[in-house]
Amino acid sequence: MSSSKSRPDNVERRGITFDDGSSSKSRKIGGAFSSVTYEDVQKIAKHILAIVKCRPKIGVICGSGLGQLAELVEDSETIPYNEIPDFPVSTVPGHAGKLVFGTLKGKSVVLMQGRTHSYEGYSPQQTTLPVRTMKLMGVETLFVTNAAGGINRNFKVGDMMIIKDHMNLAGFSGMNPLVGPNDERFGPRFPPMSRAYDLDIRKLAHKVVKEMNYTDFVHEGVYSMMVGPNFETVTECKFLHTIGVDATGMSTVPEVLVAKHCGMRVFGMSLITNVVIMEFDSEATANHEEVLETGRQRSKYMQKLIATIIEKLDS
Ligand SMILES: O=P(O)(O)O[C@H]1O[C@H](CO)[C@@H](O)[C@H]1O
Ligand code: HPA
Repeated sequence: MSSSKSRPDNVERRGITFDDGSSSKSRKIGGAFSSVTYEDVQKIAKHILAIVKCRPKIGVICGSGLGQLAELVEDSETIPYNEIPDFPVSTVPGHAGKLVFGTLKGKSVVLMQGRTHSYEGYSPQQTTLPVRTMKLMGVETLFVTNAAGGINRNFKVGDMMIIKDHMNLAGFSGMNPLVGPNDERFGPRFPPMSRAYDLDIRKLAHKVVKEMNYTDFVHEGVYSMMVGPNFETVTECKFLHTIGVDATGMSTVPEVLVAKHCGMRVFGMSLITNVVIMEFDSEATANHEEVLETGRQRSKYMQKLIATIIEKLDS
C-alpha cells in the first residue's frame, strides 16, 4: 500500500497491475475500488503498539472541531497520522490528524483527533482503516462523534444528538467499506446493522444526560451521510426530513459499518453545528467556518458528556 501522499489519479481495480509494475494487491491506494488487507492493518497496528505503552480498550473518533477531548487524556502519548506508514492523513481544517493514547477517567483509550472523509479522495476502505487498526490493537468499544447539520426542526445550533440509527445514503451509490472480498478474520460477509448503535450505552448516555442536566439540549435521532464535500441543496434537505433523518453529515457511517462488522460496540454522537436550510429563497448558506465556530463554543459540553459516559462504562 503506498502512502496517501503518492495517491495517483489513475486508480485501478483490484488485481490490475499499475504502470510501475506494482499490483493493486501490493499497492492499495485511493479510489472506490482500492482495498486494505488484514495483513496491511496488522502491520500498522503492530507498528503503533511498538511505539506506545497504552493498550486501549476504547476508541474515540473526534469529528470536525471536536478534538479537544484529547486535553482530558492523562499520560498521553501522541502519534501524528503522517508518521504512521500507510495511515490516511486528514486534510480538512478542524482535524488535527493525531492519535492520542492515554487514560481518560481511568479508562485506557485511543483518540483520533480528526478523521478522513471520502470527499478528500480516500476510498471507504481507507477512511475506515483506523477503525480496523483500533480493532487489531484491542479496542472493543468505539465512540464516534461528528459535526452535523440539524434537519429536525426542533434542533438548535449547539444541541447534541445521541445517534440511534443511521441512513447510509452514500451506500445507495455503492460507497460502502464492506464492498469487496470479505475477510472473515474481520467479520462476516453479511453483518446485521439493525442494532448498530449499542442500546446499553445509549441508555447509559441518557442517564448521564439527566444527571448532568443536559436534557434541554441533548436529543436522540437518526444520522445520515452523504459524501459531500458540498453542503446539501434545499430539496436534498427536504428529502432527508421526509425520510426521517434528524441530522446529516459527511462521515461516521462507514466507520460504524466497519466497527460493527468486526464486532465492536458502537456509540455515536453529533454536535448540531448548523441548521440546514429548507426554504428555497433563504439568503443563508451553510459553511465550514460556522461548523468550526459552533465546535469551539459547544464542544466542551460534548467532551464532558463523552468523558462521563466513558467513566461509567462497565468496561
Ligand atoms: O463529520 P465530521 O468529520 O465531524 O465533519 C463534518 O464537518 C464537515 C463540514 O463542515 C464535513 O466533513 C462533515 O462531515
Ligand atoms: N451538512 C453536511 N455535513 C455537515 C453539516 C451539514 O449541514 N454540518 C456539519 N457537517
